[in-house]
Amino acid sequence: MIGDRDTATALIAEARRRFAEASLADPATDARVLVAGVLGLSLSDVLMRGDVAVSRKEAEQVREAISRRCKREPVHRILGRRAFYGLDLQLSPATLEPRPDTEILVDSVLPHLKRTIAEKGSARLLDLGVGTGAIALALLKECPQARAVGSDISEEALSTAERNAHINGVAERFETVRSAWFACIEGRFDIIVSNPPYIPTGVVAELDPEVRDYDPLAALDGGQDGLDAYRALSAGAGNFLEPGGLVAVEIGYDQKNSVTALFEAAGFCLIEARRDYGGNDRVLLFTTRNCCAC
Ligand SMILES: C[S@@+](CC[C@H](N)C(=O)[O-])C[C@H]1O[C@@H](n2cnc3c(N)ncnc32)[C@H](O)[C@@H]1O
Repeated sequence: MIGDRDTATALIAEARRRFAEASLADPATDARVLVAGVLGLSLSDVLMRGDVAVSRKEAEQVREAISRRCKREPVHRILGRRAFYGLDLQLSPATLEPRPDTEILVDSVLPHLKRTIAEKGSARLLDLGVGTGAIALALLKECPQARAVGSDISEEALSTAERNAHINGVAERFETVRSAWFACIEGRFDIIVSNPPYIPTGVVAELDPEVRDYDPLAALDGGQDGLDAYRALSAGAGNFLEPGGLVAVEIGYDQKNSVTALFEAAGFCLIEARRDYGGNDRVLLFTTRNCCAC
């Protein structure tokens, strides 16, 4: 505090202390990101100008945000947005907060998308369970010759994805369709991507409160064994792929063998498997069997 005025640096110290008392896993990072976010400062602003006084109203807003985080609301839910693959994405109660691990799916698909564009001049992408639009919009941003359909069972998620497409300057190449997996999808695509719900129903209640209480259940619950969505995706994908097309899915840490078996039974073969930053299996890429060397 300067006199009776608060500063960003003092508020960060206060947040860090309260988060440590609340036994949060990473009090220092949460404090920096939350306070800077509420004050509209970058992290370098905080370093350079952290001792500048903030208004009473701003300090009140920061303290309200600190109290919400102490009740386990995630930092980016409180801020209402988060960065993903260089995009600025708004969140809504109907959308999963995109995870850094999902950027690995984008990284894995990108060379294939670029190759398709080099061969055909353009590419069509389908993102099933689009949520905020994270995967489809990141790929559209990287590849100006690509177009994408994003589908979801949730109308509210689709509105959020559309808003994010506008914010990130790719709206004219992005359309949405409300659909239970492939039920209302039309046409064929060069690449189908999906990060579907994959947590077994019985495990959802054991998740951290940040996930269980704030990510929508429809984005988490993958049915009794966590594999319901992969059954639908593997059964339907062949009818919506161009010859030689690609399916890329995010998976749970222990689902590589079971998801691969489902896709192989549907005529696909695994061409790539990627691990996440924690060393767990996280992304699988499949193509139709007659288009690869297995
Ligand atoms: C794990 S979230 C992924 C969101 C986003 N793609 C991402 O990676 O951040 C799964 C998404 O699938 C959607 N979903 C769940 N069941 C669905 C269904 N039967 N058909 C289509 N989408 C579904 C959820 O609403 C949610 O947006």
